[in-house]
Amino acid sequence: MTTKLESPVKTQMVVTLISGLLNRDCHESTRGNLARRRRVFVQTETGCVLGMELERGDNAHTVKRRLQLALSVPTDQSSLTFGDRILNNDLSAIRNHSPLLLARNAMHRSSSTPCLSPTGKNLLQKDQSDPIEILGCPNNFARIDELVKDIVAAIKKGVDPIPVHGGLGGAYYFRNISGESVAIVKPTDEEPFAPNNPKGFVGKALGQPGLKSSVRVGETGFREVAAYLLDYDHFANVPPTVLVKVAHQIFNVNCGVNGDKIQKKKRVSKIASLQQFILHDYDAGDCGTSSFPVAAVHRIGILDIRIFNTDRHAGNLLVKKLDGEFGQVELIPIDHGLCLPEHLEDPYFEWIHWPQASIPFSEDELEYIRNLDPICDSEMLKMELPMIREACLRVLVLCTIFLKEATAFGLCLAEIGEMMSREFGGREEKPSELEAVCLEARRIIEDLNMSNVEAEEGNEEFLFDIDCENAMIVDPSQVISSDFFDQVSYPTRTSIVKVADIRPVRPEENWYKTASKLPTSLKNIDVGVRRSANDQLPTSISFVKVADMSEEQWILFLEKVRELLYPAFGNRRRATIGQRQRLGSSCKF
Ligand SMILES: Nc1ncnc2c1ncn2[C@@H]1O[C@H](COP(=O)(O)OP(=O)(O)OP(=O)(O)O)[C@@H](O)[C@H]1O
Repeated sequence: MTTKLESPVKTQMVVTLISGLLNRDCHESTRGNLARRRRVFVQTETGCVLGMELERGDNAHTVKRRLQLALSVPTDQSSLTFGDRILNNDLSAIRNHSPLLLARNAMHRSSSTPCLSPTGKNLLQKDQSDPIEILGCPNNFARIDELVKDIVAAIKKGVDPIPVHGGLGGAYYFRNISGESVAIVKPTDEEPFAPNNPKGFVGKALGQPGLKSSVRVGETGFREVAAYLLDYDHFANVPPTVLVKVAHQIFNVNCGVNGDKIQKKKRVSKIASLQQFILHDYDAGDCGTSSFPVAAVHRIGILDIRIFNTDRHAGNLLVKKLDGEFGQVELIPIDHGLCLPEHLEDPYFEWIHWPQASIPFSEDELEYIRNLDPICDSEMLKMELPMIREACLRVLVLCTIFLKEATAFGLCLAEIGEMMSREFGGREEKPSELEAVCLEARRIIEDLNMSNVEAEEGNEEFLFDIDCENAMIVDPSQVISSDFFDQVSYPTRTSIVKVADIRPVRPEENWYKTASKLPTSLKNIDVGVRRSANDQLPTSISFVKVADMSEEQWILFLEKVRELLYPAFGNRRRATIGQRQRLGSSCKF
């Protein structure tokens, strides 16, 4: 295995980091020149996208005024947002090719108010820019840059994309000049429940909680890219993926928020994920799993744990038969739009009961895991995808630490997956073993009188507030009673974890304290939103918030989690041994 530092992606990150620093210096000295060159893509809640050049001296107000003229939308009651940030004035932090969202302010919105919707005539037809522009630095995606050029050449010759019929969201196969599918494009405003979903799943504006309460509508695209970027050395085989602004008449535009009428087709611009199309024979739901290589299952599982994948169902694993090797197959993981949730959820790991997941990790795999550095990963994602929310980064850091500690303890993939999955007892959803550890860690912090969970309550600017009128929020004080941890009845938990039993932290492993490098822009975030009355699909409870802690609390929290993990690992190991004994000696791997 290539070590992390030798990895091409890693090397690229280092280069990006250095050039980022250089650019920052450069930015200080020639702030005006750089500012003049920036191009941003503003998306309205209904999905309409407008590319615009930021001019010297532009601020949020001047940009909004220009948007009002261009889109004929009332922008005085709206906010310009970029990930977690509301852009009130200064735009100097906005990088070239950033996607911004123009959304109605929470206080001016109720479920009956229509979304911001452009009324400017022929606006969409006026966009004469390139059919596809990569968001972010195209040099970082040299491989996909060629692919984009092939697609653009094909579009110019009239080779149209083909809509994908499966799935809940809008997706399109884009082709090369020979008519072969080379990429799958998924517009962010055609996701399930997004305003322009072509399959009838509509009703929400961009930025509202979506199919999962922990993933907002319109935010699956950058998660697809994040999974690819985190897949160092192409370890798990995630196909190359980028975020693009793409214009074509094939895309769907619904009339009105209910999505009942479709406009006559015309060229529209969208923000979308673009992923290389991989020729395959079927997906993991269409065949037996016994031919799946142990290493492929392990590698995909390792990625799923790191990114807390809530959607690894069989359809999201493509299977390709390998030539000349009887029965041998390659696995290709796709569809990572529901990873990196803003709070812990119930993950979905199709592989959890496959025999391969119970086989111990190989030395190569363990080394890959040892080389993972969650702080580096989150810095890299912030650099490449500056719109990513801090809550997602915290979930990444927490899960990577969990993976590293669990494998150091000697747990296998199935055991790790089980510790992250929730038990369903009757109609009740119970926290997973990982969540129970996190809840206990938060209780300890509160006991230490360091918690400030309700700080800065009521900031109206946070977008989730939009839907909170009828939302059920799990109050941590209700679930984290002093004896909660002891009372949670897990079939697999055989002894009570006490803080006094905690193994001391190994001094050489204090690297995670560099978590203090994480930024402190974590205000106003309440990620514990439960389903609102009009949700169309059941959503799961949020037991553990990660984004409402101050930086100091977050570091202490990670420290406590890490300490509490070891007794929990012991319990899990005893449970596994108990299960194997019950199954008998015929069930060996
Ligand atoms: N990289 C790829 N290469 C080849 N085919 C792909 C690729 N990505 C997706 N597909 C195909 O497109 C279909 C839809 O893709 P995907 O599952 O990502 O979309 P979705 O709308 O998010 O689906 P779902 O609602 O099932 O989650 C897949 O079932 C698969 O057949």
